[in-house]
Amino acid sequence: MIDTVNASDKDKARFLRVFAFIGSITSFLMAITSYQDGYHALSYLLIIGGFVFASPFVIKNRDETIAILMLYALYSMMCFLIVSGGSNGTGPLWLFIVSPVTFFIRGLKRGAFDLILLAIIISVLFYFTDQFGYYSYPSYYFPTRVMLCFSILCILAGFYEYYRNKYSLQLMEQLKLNQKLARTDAMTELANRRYATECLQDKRFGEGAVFLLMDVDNFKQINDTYGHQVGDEVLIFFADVFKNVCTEDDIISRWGGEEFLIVIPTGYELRARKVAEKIHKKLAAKPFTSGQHLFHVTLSIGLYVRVADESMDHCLNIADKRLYRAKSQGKNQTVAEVDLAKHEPA
Ligand SMILES: Nc1nc2c(ncn2[C@@H]2O[C@H](COP(=O)(O)OP(=O)(O)OP(=O)(O)O)[C@@H](O)[C@H]2O)c(=O)[nH]1
Repeated sequence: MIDTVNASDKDKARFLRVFAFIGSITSFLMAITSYQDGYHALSYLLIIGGFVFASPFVIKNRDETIAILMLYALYSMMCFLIVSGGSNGTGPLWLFIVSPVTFFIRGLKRGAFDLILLAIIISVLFYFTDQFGYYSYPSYYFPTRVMLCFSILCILAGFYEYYRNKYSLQLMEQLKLNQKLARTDAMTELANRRYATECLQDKRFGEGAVFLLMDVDNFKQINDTYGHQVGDEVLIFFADVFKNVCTEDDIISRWGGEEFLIVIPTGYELRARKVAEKIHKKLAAKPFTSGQHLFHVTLSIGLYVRVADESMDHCLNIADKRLYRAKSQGKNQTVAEVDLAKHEPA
């Protein structure tokens, strides 16, 4: 059946492209300015980084791998910026973009692990840069403050990711529940009429799909004799019988009141006829029970096989006429044949 809930992968792919676009443009622009400022090694690294960031626009369907590749390219650039100081000592400032990107790509746990590892590496690099004079920061205050701000930002981004995760999961659950409630008949837990109609738009239910329109026999009498509560239980009993004889591919729905509709996809006409037979047989073999009540229930079925691109209304109309004939011919039976006297289409 159709699922409209899971869109998070699409959102991630969109974010990846935005990140790739900004990353590649920024890297190429910075490469030009670095080259002009005489930082040749930095500019070459930025060009390589720019190409890595641009990769999602060239390589398709490998978003997960590319995202990780881009993240580690970003980390490598950060390490180089720390050691070299970047342009006029501003390189370490780029560290502040790392934590939100990391959590978005890697999630909370793996993101936290990556960031701790990166923080250790960066601290060591700051220390060695200073010791071996690769780049001389104005004072040790600068690296210390950068690391402090970086750590605080990582913690805040971690909290943000934690709550974002928690509430988006709750939202998804709620959305799924709402979707289920909107699609399901609360009593029988079958698809409701609206959802069944929606599913029927699927091309699997085109030419050759089989409509089984069913109506419980003498239901008013059941209600009058045993009460509405037992009547409801009888409807649930029917729903269980249908679930038992159908497959996941079929639409089983409560069409309204004591009427049900099963639609079997194209290519399974023989199985559809057997399904109708099985329903009658099961009902004959297994009585309905509730408390001390025990009695047999039956239903009548109008069966119609969809021809070419006939409208759904047309198919239901003919199935309904056949159901009516099943009722008038004595109930507890399936009518699947053309009524020649009424010039009904085949
Ligand atoms: N308990 C219960 N009864 C319902 C529900 N929906 C419809 N009904 C009852 O179903 C009965 C249908 O009665 P009729 O249309 O006369 O049909 P019938 O008695 O089954 O007669 P035939 O169709 O000719 O076999 C009515 O009494 C409705 O009140 C429901 O959700 N629960």
